[in-house]
Amino acid sequence: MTDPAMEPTTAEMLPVADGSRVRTVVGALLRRHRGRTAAVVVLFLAAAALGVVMPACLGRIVDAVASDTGLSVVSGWVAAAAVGAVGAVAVTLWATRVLTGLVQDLLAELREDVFASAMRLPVSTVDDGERADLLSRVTGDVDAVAEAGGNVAPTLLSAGFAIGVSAVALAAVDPWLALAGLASVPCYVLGTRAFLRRSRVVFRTVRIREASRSQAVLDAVDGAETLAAFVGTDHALERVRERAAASIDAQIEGVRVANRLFRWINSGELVGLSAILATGFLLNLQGTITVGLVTTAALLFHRLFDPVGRLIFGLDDIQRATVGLARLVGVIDLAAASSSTMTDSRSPVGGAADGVAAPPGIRVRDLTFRYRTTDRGITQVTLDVPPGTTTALVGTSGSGKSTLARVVAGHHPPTSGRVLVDDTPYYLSQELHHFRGSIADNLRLGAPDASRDEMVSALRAVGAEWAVTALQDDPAADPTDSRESPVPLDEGRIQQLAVARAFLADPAIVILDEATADVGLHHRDAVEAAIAVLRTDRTALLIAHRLEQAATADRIAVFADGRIVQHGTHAELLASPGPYRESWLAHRPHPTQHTEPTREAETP
Ligand SMILES: Nc1ncnc2c1ncn2[C@@H]1O[C@H](COP(=O)(O)OP(=O)(O)OP(=O)(O)O)[C@@H](O)[C@H]1O
Repeated sequence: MTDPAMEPTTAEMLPVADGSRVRTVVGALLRRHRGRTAAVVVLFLAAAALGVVMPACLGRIVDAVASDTGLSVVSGWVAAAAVGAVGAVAVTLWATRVLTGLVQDLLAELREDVFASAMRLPVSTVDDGERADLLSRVTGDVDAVAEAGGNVAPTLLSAGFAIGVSAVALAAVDPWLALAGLASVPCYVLGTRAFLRRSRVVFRTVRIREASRSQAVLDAVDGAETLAAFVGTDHALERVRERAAASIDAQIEGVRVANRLFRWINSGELVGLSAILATGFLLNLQGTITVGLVTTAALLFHRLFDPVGRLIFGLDDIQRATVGLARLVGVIDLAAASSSTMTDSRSPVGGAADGVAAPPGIRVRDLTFRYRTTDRGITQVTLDVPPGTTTALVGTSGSGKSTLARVVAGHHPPTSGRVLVDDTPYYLSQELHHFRGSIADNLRLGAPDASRDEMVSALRAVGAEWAVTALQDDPAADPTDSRESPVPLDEGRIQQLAVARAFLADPAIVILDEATADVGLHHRDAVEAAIAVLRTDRTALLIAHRLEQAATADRIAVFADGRIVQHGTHAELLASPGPYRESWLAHRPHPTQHTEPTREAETP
């Protein structure tokens, strides 16, 4: 039944941690909760120990009855068996409760670590194919580990302890009987191996085909009217029939795989129990063991049936969780490695970088960066942006402006060379994004503690008076309220809010990556004015959308083919021959002509 199209395809691109590293991380997580981890171990051990009280008492009862001991002795053993059974249930429930709480906390910490690491990964580490891998890790793998940890761990841990304690108790009753029980092991091993070989693929196929059948049903129901009007419903029904049949096939195969395992397990139980009874019979004939003890041994062995089955069925989940964990730890380690590389290459100005105290602002030295996928980027860029000034980057599309901005912002670690900054740059990208929630929510992303007055002055500063009115009418300036913005937001307003957000964050360095590119002519002036306010008295790199905007900067760097080919003030560049002057003159507006939409970014 294997359908190659449905087999899992894993293009492993990001690193996967090895077993010992995963154990170290899990060990470190557990050490953070030493007390509870110890409590879980003690409680499960106690539950397993209480679990053997009943078989022990039943053996005593058999011996007491066989030797005609009085009723009071038998009643005593019955009472002890009952206490053991009730105690085992109560302590197991208690242990499971403590373990569930512990596992939930561990998972929450792991999830936070993984998300934080994924957010810290430099963009360059995650190219297109890898991005899908990263996404599947922070969703699918986290879910797999959570599922296994939350649901399966308590079952498996109790099964593990029950097996261990029962096996020890069996050996304590009589080592020969314990050895006889081992006759079941080959059946368990062979069955488990056969099961694991097939279970992953089969159960995954079951899930995929069930999802596909549900989708076909939903499509047919949702689109019933359209289907009836245009193509008739036969085709859709045929599709539902086909997918249902495929899903049933997969489920039947799943049941077969499980049944095969049951056959092996049952065979193991039969072989082991028969071996124990036969050995017990012989030992009893020799007079070395009582019937009661053989009964106890048989019951102890019988106690293993359920936990062994649970353990084998849970192995698939454990395997998935282990693989998931290895992939998650891979992301955490990659982020740690990347941030140490970044610290090496992007040092704060004033640090011991070249052994010389550097002035504040932005200093870029011999900076080369290559994208791994295209081998394109920027080459040997050197640039100084003195504090409190703006340098505009201009150049044709693909000349390297955004790449320089992203490396300075810390999104890409340099391939070689250095970026020296005296504060973490605030990166305002050209991508327009309005987050769900009120205007207050959107503004507080950059400054979570901002008061209403601070938000109002940031909005006023960037000329977003419309938002001030909305904010004052909006009780959502209260941080607990996250209703949608009460005013309609167009591209210009969204970008104005983004600039106000930057303003509230009050960074010393701003990087403005074509912040007006997508807002359209209608809103451009408002956004450009907001940006002009934002960069006042700040150190700014401005990827200029138009030469008129670039001309307002203190200095201008002209990019071509990944290099800076001209650098100077607007006046200096106009005075010297070169691409900037050519472009400016080529787009010089005719005296009678309105200035828009000239000198677009394809400059110079
Ligand atoms: N994510 C990426 N992966 C691979 N190559 C890239 C990537 N981004 C840009 N490049 C390449 O790097 C070079 C510089 O591109 P960059 O985006 O920095 O230019 P730009 O001047 O900002 O262009 P634009 O104005 O169109 O944004 C180009 O050759 C481009 O094809």
